Amino acid sequence: MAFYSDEPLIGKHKTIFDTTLRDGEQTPGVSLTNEQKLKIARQLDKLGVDVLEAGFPISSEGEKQNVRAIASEGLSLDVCGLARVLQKDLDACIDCGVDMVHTFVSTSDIQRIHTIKKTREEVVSMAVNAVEYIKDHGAKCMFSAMDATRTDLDYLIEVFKAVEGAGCDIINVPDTVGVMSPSGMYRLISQVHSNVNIPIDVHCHNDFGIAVANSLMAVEAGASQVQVTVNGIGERAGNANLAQVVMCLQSIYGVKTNINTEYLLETSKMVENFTGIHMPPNTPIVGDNAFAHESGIHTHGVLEKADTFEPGIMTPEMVGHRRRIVLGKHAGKHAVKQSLSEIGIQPTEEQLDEILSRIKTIANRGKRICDADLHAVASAVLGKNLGHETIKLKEFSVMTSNLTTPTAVVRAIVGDQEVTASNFGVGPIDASLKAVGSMLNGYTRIKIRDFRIEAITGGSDALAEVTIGVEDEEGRVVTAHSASADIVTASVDALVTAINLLLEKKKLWSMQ
Ligand SMILES: CC(=O)SCCNC(=O)CCNC(=O)[C@H](O)C(C)(C)COP(=O)(O)OP(=O)(O)OC[C@H]1O[C@@H](n2cnc3c(N)ncnc32)[C@H](O)[C@@H]1OP(=O)(O)O
Ligand SMILES: CC(C)C(=O)C(=O)O
Ligand SMILES: [Mg+2]
Repeated sequence: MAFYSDEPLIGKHKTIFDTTLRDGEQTPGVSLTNEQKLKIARQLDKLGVDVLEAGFPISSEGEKQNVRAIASEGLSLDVCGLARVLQKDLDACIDCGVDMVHTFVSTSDIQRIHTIKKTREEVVSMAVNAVEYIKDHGAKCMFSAMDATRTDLDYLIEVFKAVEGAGCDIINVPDTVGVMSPSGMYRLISQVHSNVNIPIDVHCHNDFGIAVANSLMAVEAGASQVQVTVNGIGERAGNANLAQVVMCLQSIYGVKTNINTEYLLETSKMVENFTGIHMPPNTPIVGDNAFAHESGIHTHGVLEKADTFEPGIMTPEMVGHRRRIVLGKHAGKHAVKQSLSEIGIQPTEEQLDEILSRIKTIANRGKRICDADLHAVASAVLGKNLGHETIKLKEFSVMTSNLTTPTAVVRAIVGDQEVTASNFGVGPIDASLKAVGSMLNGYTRIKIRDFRIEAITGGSDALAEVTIGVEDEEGRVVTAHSASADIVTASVDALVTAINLLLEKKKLWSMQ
């Protein structure tokens, strides 16, 4: 395989230090429950990260209990706890039974003078004492010179040499306020590398959007470990993004890591769900559009050979994603033909041109084209109803008030049987969609992948359009939408349409 980087890094091994549960959780407004933290820790272990920073035990009793719980999970990765260079912080980490204590102190003048109010000499001595204390207690030790990138270089090297002398296992160079340039980072790490003989780790913040670039330059200059967070969450604009750092290292540089990249998307989704911080569709690697194509020229190329308009050195399968062909304003006939063949339709050239033209007309009104739209357009152009309705909705009702749990009942013909199902939820839409899902026993298991409500008109009587995506057990997604002045009706209609189409597609997929 060809790598688009300088030869010296090919085949080298680098380790990944994940701080989603510590710096990631410092994202303003984010707070993870102990159960969520444990789930993320297990997921990161499955993903293959080398070190997991589980938290900052001194910060609260709950945090301490959680770090202790993660440390006693028996995970393959090393569990690390964060501590200031204060004995109570170090003890809190050691009490949790972590494998590694990560201790830090400010070394830049601006932080030293205005926050901890210590002299340079006092900082060196506090750092050395902390490292010795950690080593005396039998844990691995990482030392961070906080705000390293704004620290006087000679003094920074003096601090690092002092902690190395005290038995520190690995030093971390944090770009705490994200001000470093990539070339500046290369020079800084080169200097540290030529003065210190223990491994170097980097921790880059994303204030200017270059945390990943800075991390990669640090690796080029000799860093052996990178600190990252899932989805790049963290203080202010966040930290270097795990998926991006790992895929750049592996695919562009040919560097080896222990990451099982096929779990990257799954991990990203878990952290999105637990934190409520959702990735924009154009997020590299894990975004919904990371491997999606709408433009006709691109889609034609990709259908012939994916590498024509994708990096090739990184495929959707490598990161647990899926390639998607999206129909819309920019689509061409190859894409439409392919999408129709997936629902068993082989149009003539004339029909194909007409279907494409109608799709563009709809898209030109600013509309997204769902799978259900293609189906409807093709039915109209071919002059026959192509869809088979496995579910024929007869009625639904939903009850909600400030005093009751929203509860819905649906009645439908499913296959050739009349079925009534009920369910409850956090609101009337949730209850209704769950009730529809309950009718499907024995047919398929679906997950709602995407759910959006947009008001088409204004006012409290606005017409609302609901777009919904349903995913089957194999991760295949079908989309539909519906509009109504009643948002529950629009939601149920969209879901039933999407499920009917998914069931049709599944019949065809099983014959292929
Ligand atoms: C760059 C980073 O991400 S560093 C990690 C930042 N993370 C967090 O702060 C999240 C968790 N933090 C907390 O729960 C609290 O801040 C605590 C428990 C750590 C401390 O709480 P408090 O005692 O109430 O102090 P507060 O947070 O207001 O101020 C920080 C104190 O730590 C001191 N401090 C900061 N860094 C260090 C350090 N590395 N070593 C020693 N002392 C330090 C400050 O000088 C200040 O001390 P002071 O109270 O004697 O003036
Ligand atoms: C604790 C340290 C490493 C940190 O998060 C930072 O400097 O940004
Ligand atoms: Mg940080």
